[in-house]
Amino acid sequence: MKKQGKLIVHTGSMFSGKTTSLWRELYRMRIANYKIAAFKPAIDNRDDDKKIVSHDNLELDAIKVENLNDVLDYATKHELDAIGIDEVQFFPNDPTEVIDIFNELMAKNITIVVSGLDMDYKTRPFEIIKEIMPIADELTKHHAICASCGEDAWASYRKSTDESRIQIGSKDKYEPLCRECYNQMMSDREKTKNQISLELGD
Ligand SMILES: Nc1ncnc2c1ncn2[C@@H]1O[C@H](COP(=O)(O)OP(=O)(O)O)[C@@H](O)[C@H]1O
Ligand SMILES: Cc1cn([C@H]2C[C@H](O)[C@@H](COP(=O)(O)O)O2)c(=O)[nH]c1=O
Ligand SMILES: [Zn+2]
Repeated sequence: MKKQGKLIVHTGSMFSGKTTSLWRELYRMRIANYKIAAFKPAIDNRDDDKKIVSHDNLELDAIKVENLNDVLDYATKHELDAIGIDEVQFFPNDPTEVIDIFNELMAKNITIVVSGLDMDYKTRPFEIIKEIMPIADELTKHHAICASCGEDAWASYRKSTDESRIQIGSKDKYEPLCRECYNQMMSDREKTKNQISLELGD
């Protein structure tokens, strides 16, 4: 008998092991002879277009798609048993539409393994993750190691002052920090900004 579809969500900061977990789940499903495919958003140009690559260089063949409707169409057409979706926070779909798409996939007995950031560099929640968490069958919040003190990390600190929400990158642009180190960095940054404004007479 075919297994029921379910939703498995891996979330947390950058470097916390979300993609590694996605890789591991799909690897096991492949051994179990599931018909699978993995997807990544078109906007993600960090690595090879046809692969999802973890920070540890684990690789998964992947299909680049513009939005989650393309994932639904592909999975239906190819009668897949399970799909993996990386960087789900980048898909432009309305968060409520994502629920409908995921429910439709699960109604077709397709298991969905999702990896995505919980918060942006300003610690504002990513809407898609916020929306899908309650309907998940399995939900894991992962933690990297704080790059400053070694505690469990909580946030993805952006090293530059770029204010755009989407800024693709890795260690060149971000580091994981615990709550205390993150808040300290942000307050130091604010003080420096105010000091410069004072000196310039703004
Ligand atoms: N500060 C850090 N804390 C934990 N892992 C780190 C850190 N910096 C680099 N890494 C590496 O990142 C890997 C996790 O990568 P990945 O699964 O791609 O994470 P994510 O998808 O959450 O960004 C770890 O196994 C580790 O080798
Ligand atoms: C915090 C934050 C991150 N990003 C980008 C940076 C990376 O390209 C991805 C996250 O990748 P990972 O597999 O979780 O390490 O997201 C962004 O665009 N905006 C942000 O605020
Ligand atoms: Zn810390």
